[in-house]
Amino acid sequence: MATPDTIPVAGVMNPNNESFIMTDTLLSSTTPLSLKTILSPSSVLNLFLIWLGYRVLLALYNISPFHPLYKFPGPKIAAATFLYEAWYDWILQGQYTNKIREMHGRYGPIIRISPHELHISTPSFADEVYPSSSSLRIRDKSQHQLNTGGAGPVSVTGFSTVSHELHRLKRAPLSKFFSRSQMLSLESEVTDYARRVVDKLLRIGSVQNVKEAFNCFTADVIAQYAFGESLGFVDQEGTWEPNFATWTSSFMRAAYGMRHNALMRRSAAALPFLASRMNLMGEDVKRVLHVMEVLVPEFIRKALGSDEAKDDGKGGVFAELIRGISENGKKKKLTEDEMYWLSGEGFNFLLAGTETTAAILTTITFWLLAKPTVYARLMQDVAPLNPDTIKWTELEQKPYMWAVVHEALRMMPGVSHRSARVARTEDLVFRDKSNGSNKEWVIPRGTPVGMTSMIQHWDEELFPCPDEFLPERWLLEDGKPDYKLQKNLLSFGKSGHGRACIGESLAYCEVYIMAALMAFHVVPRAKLVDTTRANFDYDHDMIVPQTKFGSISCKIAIQ
Ligand code: HEM
Repeated sequence: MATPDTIPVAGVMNPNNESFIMTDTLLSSTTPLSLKTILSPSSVLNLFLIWLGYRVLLALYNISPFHPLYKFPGPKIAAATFLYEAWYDWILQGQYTNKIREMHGRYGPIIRISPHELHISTPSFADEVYPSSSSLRIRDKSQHQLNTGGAGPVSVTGFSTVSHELHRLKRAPLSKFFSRSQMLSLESEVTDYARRVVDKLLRIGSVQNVKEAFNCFTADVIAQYAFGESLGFVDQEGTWEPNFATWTSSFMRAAYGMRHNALMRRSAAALPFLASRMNLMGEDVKRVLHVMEVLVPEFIRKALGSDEAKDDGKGGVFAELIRGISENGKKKKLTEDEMYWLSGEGFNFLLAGTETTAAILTTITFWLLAKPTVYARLMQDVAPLNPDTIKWTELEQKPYMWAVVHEALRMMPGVSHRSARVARTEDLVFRDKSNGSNKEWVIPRGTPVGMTSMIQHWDEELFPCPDEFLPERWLLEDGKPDYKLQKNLLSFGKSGHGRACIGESLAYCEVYIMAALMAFHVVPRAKLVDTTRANFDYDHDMIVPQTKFGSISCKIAIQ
């Protein structure tokens, strides 16, 4: 209890005006550790100096020979402090990939990009950084990288899990729903949505941004498949906006701030409260929070509750998943934690499966319109197919179609920034063979090592004239697809790696079907409006590739 000597809140009633006033007497009569003492300018300054001293000592240690990564090349400032990475990632907004590319030019194929992380630009080393899941080699993610995911249910998904083993446990029950055979059975539904999008594009006619149309398509397909209910974006009359991607762009913009600023991460946890009770957030953030905190959990609860929804086989992934989990032959009651995790996974499907696939489709549409020779060759390739009955499996057998899709995946990978892995149980050995050297580097176990699609896909030895959209580069002399070259793509992560994209087959199915329908029905009647390659040229990262104008966009007018 507070005694007169230790009154924690310094205030008394003023007998004249009955207001609550602070008194110096009370403030000064407290113990030596009163709030006033702690918050006095000199104490604050002292605390700050102690913190600064600690930071300076840490920076000195980071660049000293005592640090395990001391010998690796790179600018000392990047090795000394995370502020360097934060400056390019956060303050200059997604510019660290460009800086890393420049650093490779100066220091070689292996560089230290932060106090704890290395980056490699030699494509063949991707097999070491991201080994196939069948090799059973352990790869964790690094928490620093995952901090971009911020707070809320998304932060407990498999994607956002550091540990290799825990990730496998979280991914296993979901991955069977995204196998190629499963996607083949979903194909008719994908085609149905794609046809509705094409019909609507032709119906609207006037100038439209096809990226928004594709965002509606991909969000509705994944929602329908995952939850048994679409989000209704394609059915919006006469418009493609708003859609899920427009809502999430403010979230994406905050990603690097979250990575580098603990305060921002803490505040993100309070977002639902600020949005719903205090009305402090913009409409987009409110909507996306509504999807994450209300809509997706409702879908999951519905899947839990209603047996009818599940038995017709159309209840979606979560209904199936929950039906599959039983205890002693009875439906298992999910715990709050399990519900929270599944809500995160559901939201993540929308987040990961919308903008990425839409960006590939937008890129294909643009180049088909910008390069009539590419379009003519594609049409030659698919001419034997009947546009009314096209099939994904037929389309991917067409070499030029295959080449167009892979060239678009090269230039517009799903995630443009680095993705590091931590080999917890083994040292990795990197051999630098550049410029006639044959130097061996032993990377200590536990070190995050990253590679970047946007750097690998612009490797001039693998992809000469990388700025050009050249589907031909994907074909061998006999005109067949170059599957060996395909292994160098990091668009879905490294193929076969346990943490690569779970939705790869769904994405391929959507891309082949929609691209073919666009080529048959829309491209011949469309022309580009206010759209040039500058609307596609990579400038910086916001998780996904960004141009100097922001997101990629492609406006077309249809006659
Ligand atoms: C062309 C379209 C797509 C591209 C280029 C793409 C790309 C990627 C990449 C690069 C990763 C790995 C990120 C990392 O290294 O941490 C990833 C992970 C993931 N993607 Fe995709 N993605 C696409 C479509 C989809 C779709 C349609 C879904 C829908 C289910 C999806 C769901 C996921 C999930 C859940 C993960 C996390 C996997 C895990 O950590 O186990 N993606 N994606």
